[in-house]
Amino acid sequence: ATPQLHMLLGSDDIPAELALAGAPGLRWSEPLPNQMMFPAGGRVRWLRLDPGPQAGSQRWVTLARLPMRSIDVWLPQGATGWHHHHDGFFQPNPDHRALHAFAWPLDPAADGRPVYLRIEHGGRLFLDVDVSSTEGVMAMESKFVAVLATCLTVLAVMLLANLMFWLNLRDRMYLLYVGAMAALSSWLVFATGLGYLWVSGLADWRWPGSPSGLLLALGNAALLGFMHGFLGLATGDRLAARTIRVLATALLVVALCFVLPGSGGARWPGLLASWTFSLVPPLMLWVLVRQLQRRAPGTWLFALAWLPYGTLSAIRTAVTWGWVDPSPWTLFGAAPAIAFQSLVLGLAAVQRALELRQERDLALRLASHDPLTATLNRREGEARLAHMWQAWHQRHVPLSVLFVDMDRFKQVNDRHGHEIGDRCLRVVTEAVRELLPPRAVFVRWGGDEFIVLLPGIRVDEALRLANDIVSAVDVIRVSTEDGHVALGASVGIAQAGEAVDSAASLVRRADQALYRAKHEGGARVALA
Ligand SMILES: Nc1nc2c(ncn2[C@@H]2O[C@H](COP(=O)(O)OP(=O)(O)OP(=O)(O)O)[C@@H](O)[C@H]2O)c(=O)[nH]1
Repeated sequence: ATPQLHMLLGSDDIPAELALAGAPGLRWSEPLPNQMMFPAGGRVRWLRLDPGPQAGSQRWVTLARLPMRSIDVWLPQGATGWHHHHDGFFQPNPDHRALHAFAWPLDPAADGRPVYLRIEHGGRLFLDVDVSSTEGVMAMESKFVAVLATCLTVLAVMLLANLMFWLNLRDRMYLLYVGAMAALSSWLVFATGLGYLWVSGLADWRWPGSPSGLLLALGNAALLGFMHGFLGLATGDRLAARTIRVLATALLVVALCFVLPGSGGARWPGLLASWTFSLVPPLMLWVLVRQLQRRAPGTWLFALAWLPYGTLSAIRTAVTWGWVDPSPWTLFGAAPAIAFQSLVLGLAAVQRALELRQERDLALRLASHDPLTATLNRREGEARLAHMWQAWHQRHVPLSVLFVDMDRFKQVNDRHGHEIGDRCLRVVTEAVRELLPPRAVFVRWGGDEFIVLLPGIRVDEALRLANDIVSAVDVIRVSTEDGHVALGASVGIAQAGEAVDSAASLVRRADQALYRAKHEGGARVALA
């Protein structure tokens, strides 16, 4: 025989003893379906469950764990006794077999006697009462725990990965992601009852002071912050950016209400929270649609990640306002939805981190290199020179400087134009680069002037290299429409030594040597 559920008619509240004694005059409804919806209204319901005859194995009364203010259950013990359990809002009792539901053991010796339930609820309540064997409870429970554990593992892994990104890149976006996922996974732990088992004192926290509501508010505020950064709203869409900031601030105010002393008894904090939570899904959707229309990068990925969780949040809002019937999925679906969101957003954040790193490398390259010749620019050259000078000064690492300057380059420009001039500069730098030893640092000092820094190289080797450069440039012919352009270069060499007192004077000496080389007719090398 299947278990039968009846509801007490005609009275909202009766003393427990009266009901249990089967007081005359109590009217019970016709058998009810085991799954059904109770309307909202903050009422007390009395239910009677006839579990049917006991057969062999241990059986349990189960009740899906859905928000309710309190539940009392009287379990028959033996032929006449009763065992009374009381549970508060999301307050699991360690005696219960299950986390996803309340489960109370039925005494085989009380065969045939009914179970009485007293349920107090504020909002609409989806009731799912049943009788199950120990194996049935355990099978349901292990499935539930496996799903929850998998989801929490995914969240933990993505959280750690993004923490690493934040430590590496110091972009606030990653910290917001970490905060959002930490708050939402903690919320899951509380919303499924686990948290109250671990932190027993929190069970006494009542709405609006519920840790679960606080975590949900903080998690959503951080998620909005992540959205703001990830979609680049601040620079791309001012209106959306402002909307998201206002909404995130409202959520932080809600979070504050959850912990404000004295807000517990008032009605407004709960209403404020309901209103604010209701605004989150439609406003996020509005921003995503705007961003999709603008083809903002990353929007598709964000939309895909957020959609299951966003849909679930919207359904929960509809449940709050009584538009949709709640079901176990509106609560238990949150874990997979948040894990999915975490996984996709995490991958998106990884991709963004790789892009950022590429952009940073490019920016660093642009900041340190000359765009025309791809040699180091003067700023970077001066920094390298200072470093090498230090090495010479402290450890006597030899250092030679070649000052290379094109001969009569102005004429090339004047005769053939700047474009040909540019081409000549590129051809010359290519030719010089091929001659340089690996340790050499090649810098465009300015205009047609280049510097080659040669650390750890003897002066005779530097001299040989300078002569090679002059010879190599000498044979270069750049073809143009008006024939070939012949080029020439002169080199001045200076070496770090006792007579030189600074890096700047080392370069100055090389420049003076160069001046002599030019003065003697060019296409030659002069040593300082
Ligand atoms: N095409 C081109 N020309 C440049 C660039 N930078 C500087 N110049 C030119 O290089 C020339 C350098 O001229 P000067 O410093 O007078 O030297 P020079 O004509 O080579 O004469 P000497 O050095 O005395 O042999 C100038 O005409 C500049 O306009 C550049 O990036 N591209």
